[in-house]
Amino acid sequence: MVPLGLLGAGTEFSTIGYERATKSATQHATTRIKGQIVNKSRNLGNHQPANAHWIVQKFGGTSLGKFATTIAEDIVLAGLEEHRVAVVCSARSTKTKSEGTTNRLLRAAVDVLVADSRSCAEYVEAIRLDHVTIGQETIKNDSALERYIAHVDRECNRLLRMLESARLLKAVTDQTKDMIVSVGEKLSCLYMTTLLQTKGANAVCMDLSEIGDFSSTITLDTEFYRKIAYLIGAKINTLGHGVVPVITGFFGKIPGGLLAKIGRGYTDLCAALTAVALNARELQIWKEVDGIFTADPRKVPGARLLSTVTPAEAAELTFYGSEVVHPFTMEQAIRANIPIRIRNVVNTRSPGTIIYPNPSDIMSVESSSLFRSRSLSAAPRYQSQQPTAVTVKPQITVLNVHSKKRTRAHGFLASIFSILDQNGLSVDLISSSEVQISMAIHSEHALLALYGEDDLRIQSASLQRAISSLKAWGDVDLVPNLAIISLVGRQLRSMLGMSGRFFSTLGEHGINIEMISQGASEISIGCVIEEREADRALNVVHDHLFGLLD
Ligand SMILES: Nc1ncnc2c1ncn2[C@@H]1O[C@H](COP(=O)(O)OP(=O)(O)O)[C@@H](O)[C@H]1O
Ligand SMILES: N[C@@H](CC(=O)OP(=O)(O)O)C(=O)O
Repeated sequence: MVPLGLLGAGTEFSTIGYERATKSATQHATTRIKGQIVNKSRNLGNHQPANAHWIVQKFGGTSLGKFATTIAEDIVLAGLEEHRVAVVCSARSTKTKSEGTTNRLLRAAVDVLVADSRSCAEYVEAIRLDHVTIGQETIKNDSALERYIAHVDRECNRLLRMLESARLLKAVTDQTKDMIVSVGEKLSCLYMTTLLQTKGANAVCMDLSEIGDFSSTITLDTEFYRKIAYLIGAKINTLGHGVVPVITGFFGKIPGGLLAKIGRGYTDLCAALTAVALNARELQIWKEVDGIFTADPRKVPGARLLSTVTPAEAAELTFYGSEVVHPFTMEQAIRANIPIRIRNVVNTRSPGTIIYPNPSDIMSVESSSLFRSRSLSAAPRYQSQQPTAVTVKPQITVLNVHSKKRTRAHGFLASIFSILDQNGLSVDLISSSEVQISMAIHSEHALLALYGEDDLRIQSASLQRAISSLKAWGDVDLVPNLAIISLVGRQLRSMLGMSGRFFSTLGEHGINIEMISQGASEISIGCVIEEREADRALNVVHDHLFGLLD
């Protein structure tokens, strides 16, 4: 039996597999699924001119979980009418990301060391069932479905063996965790490839989990990313004309591990590297919102869609809570001058938001000058007198260290940061005085989301270790259940009085400011407030600083 274009499905992604696959997919489209959604009037890529431009379409886990058929028909097949299309998939989520395949895989990777192997097997079975069920519901071709299910079973058995080995070795390294997580994107791509094939596209599944050997690489610098993009391009170039690569958003093996070094949301970065590799006309990141809004549209009913934002604004928004695009994505696209467009899978007619490449965003980071002008007259003046967006990052804990000495001992700050670094804690906002330092830490990694007797979150081992080391430098206390609210906008620097209005709006509405940090970023102002006030704060700031000036 010939595999349906599942390039190397199972374990090897060989050229032979691809050639057979391509032939099979074409046969399939023309003979087996007559009368199905193979729209004869559609150009599914085979008749495109050789110089047709590429577009890269990236789909997140929840979109694939809920709207796979729409994605296949209305987005990928529609895209093929004018362009060559490369599809990049994240792991499927059923309803929310927390119920998604990646989270299940991560829970299995943790449980393998603490629980009996049964609970891991249950996670794997839930993942298997989810992929089999969606296949049974949407793949309307019996033999394609049969082969797809066989592939899913094989991948899940391999996953079980990986988990079993980790249990025996009593160790889950960053690389092991990566191998476990990579299964999510493989399954997702196997499914999308089969679905696209049954709808007439000549789709081929492409696994990037072992795209290169980077054992000699130390830093993830420009050269490293250039190499990955080159390898992705070389792999896609082996495909024939009219073939649609369906690419795993997981790519490896990254030194230090993809999850550890890039973090969740790595699929956006993979899509950007694919766009660079193909010199794509556009990188499309498909979501379940029309694009980037002035505030989270699910929390602020009056939020407005932004037609464009700069890469620096998009990165800042993502870092401070509006998870629109992984922050590393922008740099790759800017370097290759590729626009990123955020679009909506459930409203394909919306033009979305474009993040135009703006080389000055890279240049300002790489500038050799030590001095930046802070004067208003030297700063560019923008017509608009309102920020671009307001965003909230929940699950923040403030860690205060009060120095024991009246004056700071030499090396005080260096020691504090090295202790945090040793314990894998990073700081989102910081404020300091002569004898005290306050640091806002994102609790997702720092604290377990469990509640103790006093309704305080129980500290995780890494935070506990950090606190006991910090005690050598002073008295330490923690303030949990906080959030960071930030204004973002490239114009902020030239808006006289904007910080005053931001803080006074919060104060006038009875929202207490726990900590202020300003000045480090040119394009954002942020402060820490109580988490339970976060949604109200978002709305009052939006009403007062965005609404009135329209
Ligand atoms: N300023 C913003 N503009 C657009 N979406 C935002 C903003 N801030 C937060 N969000 C949230 O980001 C999410 C992005 O869309 P979604 O498709 O859910 O993401 P993903 O692809 O990661 O699953 C939405 O849930 C939306 O509510
Ligand atoms: N599946 C991975 C990678 C990813 O990029 O996800 P998403 O595109 O759904 O944000 C994760 O959940 O982190």
